[in-house]
Amino acid sequence: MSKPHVLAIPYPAQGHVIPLMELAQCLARSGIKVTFVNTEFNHERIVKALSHTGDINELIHLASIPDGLEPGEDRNDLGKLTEAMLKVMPEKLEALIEKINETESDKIMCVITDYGLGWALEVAEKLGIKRASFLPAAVALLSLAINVPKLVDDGIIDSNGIPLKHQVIQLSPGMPEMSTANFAWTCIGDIATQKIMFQSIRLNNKSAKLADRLICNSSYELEHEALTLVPNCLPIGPLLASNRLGKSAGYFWPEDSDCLTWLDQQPTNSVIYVAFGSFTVFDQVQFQELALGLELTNRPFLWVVRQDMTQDNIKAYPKGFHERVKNRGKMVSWAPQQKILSHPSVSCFLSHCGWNSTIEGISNGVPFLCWPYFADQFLNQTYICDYWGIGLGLDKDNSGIIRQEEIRTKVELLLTNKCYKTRTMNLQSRTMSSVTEKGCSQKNFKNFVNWIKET
Ligand SMILES: O=c1ccn([C@@H]2O[C@H](COP(=O)(O)OP(=O)(O)O[C@H]3O[C@H](CO)[C@@H](O)[C@H](O)[C@H]3O)[C@@H](O)[C@H]2O)c(=O)[nH]1
Repeated sequence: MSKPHVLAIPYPAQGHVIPLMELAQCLARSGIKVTFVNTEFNHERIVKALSHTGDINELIHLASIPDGLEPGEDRNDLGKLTEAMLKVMPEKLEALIEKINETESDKIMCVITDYGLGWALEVAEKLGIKRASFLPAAVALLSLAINVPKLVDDGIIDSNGIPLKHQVIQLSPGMPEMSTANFAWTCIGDIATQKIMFQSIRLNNKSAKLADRLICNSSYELEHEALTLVPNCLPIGPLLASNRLGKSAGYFWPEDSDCLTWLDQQPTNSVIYVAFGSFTVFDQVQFQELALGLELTNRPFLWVVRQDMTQDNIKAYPKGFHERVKNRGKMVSWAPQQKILSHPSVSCFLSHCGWNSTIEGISNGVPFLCWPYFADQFLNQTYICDYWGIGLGLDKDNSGIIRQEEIRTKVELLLTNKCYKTRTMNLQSRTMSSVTEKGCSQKNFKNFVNWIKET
């Protein structure tokens, strides 16, 4: 008998592709064949980056469809990308599934889609295929999104998602506080983009009703309250390559693995790991201030400076910086982050608080310095600093810049006050218990696999 065949489709962003690819690898290990559909643009990048690390898995087939944008158009303009995708991708996905399903024995029997691509659930429903939605972000974010109609009714936001006044809300007494100024959709781009993203959230909430299963990359240990508010959302996380002793895949950039050798040479618990995910962009003043701040800490640091991380892609390091830090600072363009965070030399994580970085840090017991950039990252910072107490935020000065002295002060505070490390390690051990044989996430995953295999 042929293996069950599912199609998985991520939102075309790095922080969405990696965890869905991790899920695909777990499914493949459970004997399920996966056709993994990226946009053509990302497919090319992933295949190029993969040529450095080898194949993924014989049960994972990489496919692609266009995203509706022309070559050279700005794919970091999320409003534009979201609109283009909605116009073009549903039809292309339908055609791809129909083509695969022309075969007698290898038909797609389940579609797993990113929560942010609700239209893929509509395509699957139209074709009579069972369907699951995958949330790669915090469940707290989902519970906020689901509460949008109530937020409008209560006069907290208008029908375009714009907050009517500045205030702090709590969705239930045990939930983290949320500032209206930091709602995910109010922290993305200009007003036009914010409106598009907000409407997209409403559309996705509607399509989510078509999902037979809703799974997420979280755990009861991390988000008990939020999961109580969304009881149909089943956590299967943290999804990490180390859980299955395998390699992660789906990277847009080739990784620089030399930095692991460099880490081997650093003292235990000494290195500040600095990485801001795949979207964050710095202006020159902030970029320089960060460099000087790292220098000022007088500690070893490993800093991921993506090719496209500064405006105009010009990285103007402070004069003499490389020379002064050459014995204790390393800059790389893309790092094997999961491996780095598990390295004993790493002491703390200066992070933009993307959800993947958040759970990767926790899973390795690494405390945080939080430097959120956009979207859900402010909410994740609240979890880290105020809810779990495993990190500190960095404050901006009056001109909106995080200064070098602030970086030094917070690094010192985080590393000398041992309670941050202790709390992170406690949360680590609780969180990792969920993916042990008897853990809740593991049970949910097994049930999910059984559900896929049911005909
Ligand atoms: O040098 C690097 C830097 C990052 N990563 C990996 O890239 C992923 C980054 O994901 P995340 O930390 O979530 O950041 P973003 O790429 O910014 O992710 C987007 O998607 C997330 C999930 O929805 C959101 O929480 C973020 O706000 C959004 O920006 C993680 O798995 C990292 O391990 C590397 O492997 N090497």
